[in-house]
Amino acid sequence: MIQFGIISRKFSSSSTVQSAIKNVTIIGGGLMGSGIAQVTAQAGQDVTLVDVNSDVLAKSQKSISNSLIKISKKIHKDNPQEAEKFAKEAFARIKTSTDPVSAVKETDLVIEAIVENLEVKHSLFQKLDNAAPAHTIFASNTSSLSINEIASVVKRKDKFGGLHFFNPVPIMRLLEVVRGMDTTDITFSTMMEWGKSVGKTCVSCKDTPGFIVNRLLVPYIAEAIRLLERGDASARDIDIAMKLGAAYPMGPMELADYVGLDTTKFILDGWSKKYPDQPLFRPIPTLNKLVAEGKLGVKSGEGFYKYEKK
Ligand SMILES: CCCCCCCC(=O)CC(=O)SCCNC(=O)CCNC(=O)[C@H](O)C(C)(C)COP(=O)(O)OP(=O)(O)OC[C@H]1O[C@@H](n2cnc3c(N)ncnc32)[C@H](O)[C@@H]1OP(=O)(O)O
Ligand SMILES: NC(=O)C1=CN([C@@H]2O[C@H](COP(=O)(O)OP(=O)(O)OC[C@H]3O[C@@H](n4cnc5c(N)ncnc54)[C@H](O)[C@@H]3O)[C@@H](O)[C@H]2O)C=CC1
Repeated sequence: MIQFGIISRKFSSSSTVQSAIKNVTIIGGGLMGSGIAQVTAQAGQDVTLVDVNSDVLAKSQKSISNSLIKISKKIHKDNPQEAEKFAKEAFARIKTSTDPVSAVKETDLVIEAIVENLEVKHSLFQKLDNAAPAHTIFASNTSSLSINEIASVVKRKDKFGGLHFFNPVPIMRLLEVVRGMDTTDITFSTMMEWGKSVGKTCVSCKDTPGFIVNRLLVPYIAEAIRLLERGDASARDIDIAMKLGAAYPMGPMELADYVGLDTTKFILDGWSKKYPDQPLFRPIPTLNKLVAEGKLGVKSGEGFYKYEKK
């Protein structure tokens, strides 16, 4: 039985955040961006969700609507009318756009959740830096890149940090708030307060590879794949072992399929290039083979397991 952050805690109505952050722009309307947009709107803030692809935005709106219906029924379980009102009002707070530059003209906080590629993120932030008001805080939801490296192209390095959410965003209660070397105390505390305002429990971390969760999770998953590769145990037995022996909600192979094997490979490749002496980050032939065959996990219908295509 999972616990919903939204149910188990009241949203902070901290006047600092309410006055500082009223409009939030989320760039990237995929898996993570749509979830971040949803929790922001649930907290009563106005959101603009931006993606270069209008089909992605249509798909995101559908998944947000479905998720809001489920969540609102849980929050207002004895009051269907309130549940419907909650879901409708939250949905109505989300606007969509395909133009990042015009979407940041009046925003207080930008959260970038686009493809995990440093050059693409640089090109986006450079454009946004010229277009957004001076007070606007910029944050990246990167899983594996350095916040300092992403921030290197903007002038507002003092107003830049990491806001790292977890998948599925409406359910996972954690938010890692990451300080870059130039992030000021006021920017950092505003990001922490904002995280609380959207119902998350915030932890802070320096700008180190994978922050807290992925620094532990990526080597754990990599070691599980190496265990399978050596023929020491089957995928199913590894998963059963970690679910029943360590009380994880998903086993490591299931989680790798859920996150995406391409994403897992991408992170390992980046880190092994940057830290060649760290054996935990070394490339894994089994993983590389699955990705080369297009077996990317749940999203492609097959990874370590087979799935019905959505
Ligand atoms: C290699 C690593 C590299 C990392 C790469 C990048 C990744 C990152 O940077 C950081 C990450 O996000 S790491 C991944 C973190 N996430 C996890 O570890 C998820 C582990 N799994 C779970 O917690 C549960 O299986 C889970 C919550 C997913 C599902 O719960 P259950 O297993 O109990 O299964 P369900 O019965 O399907 O779901 C329980 C209830 O939740 C509802 N639900 C699920 N998704 C929802 C959503 N998006 N919105 C609203 N409701 C949702 C679901 O409907 C169900 O409700 P009931 O039917 O009423 O119980
Ligand atoms: N998938 C996961 O479990 C997690 C991913 N992350 C991070 O979040 C970010 C996004 O990941 P996902 O949502 O999984 O990816 P995704 O592939 O589902 O979504 C990315 C979206 O960004 C859009 N996009 C690409 N370039 C753009 C641009 N210049 N302007 C506007 N939109 C653009 C794409 O059209 C796509 O819809 C990445 O940095 C990833 O590392 C963080 C936590 C968990």
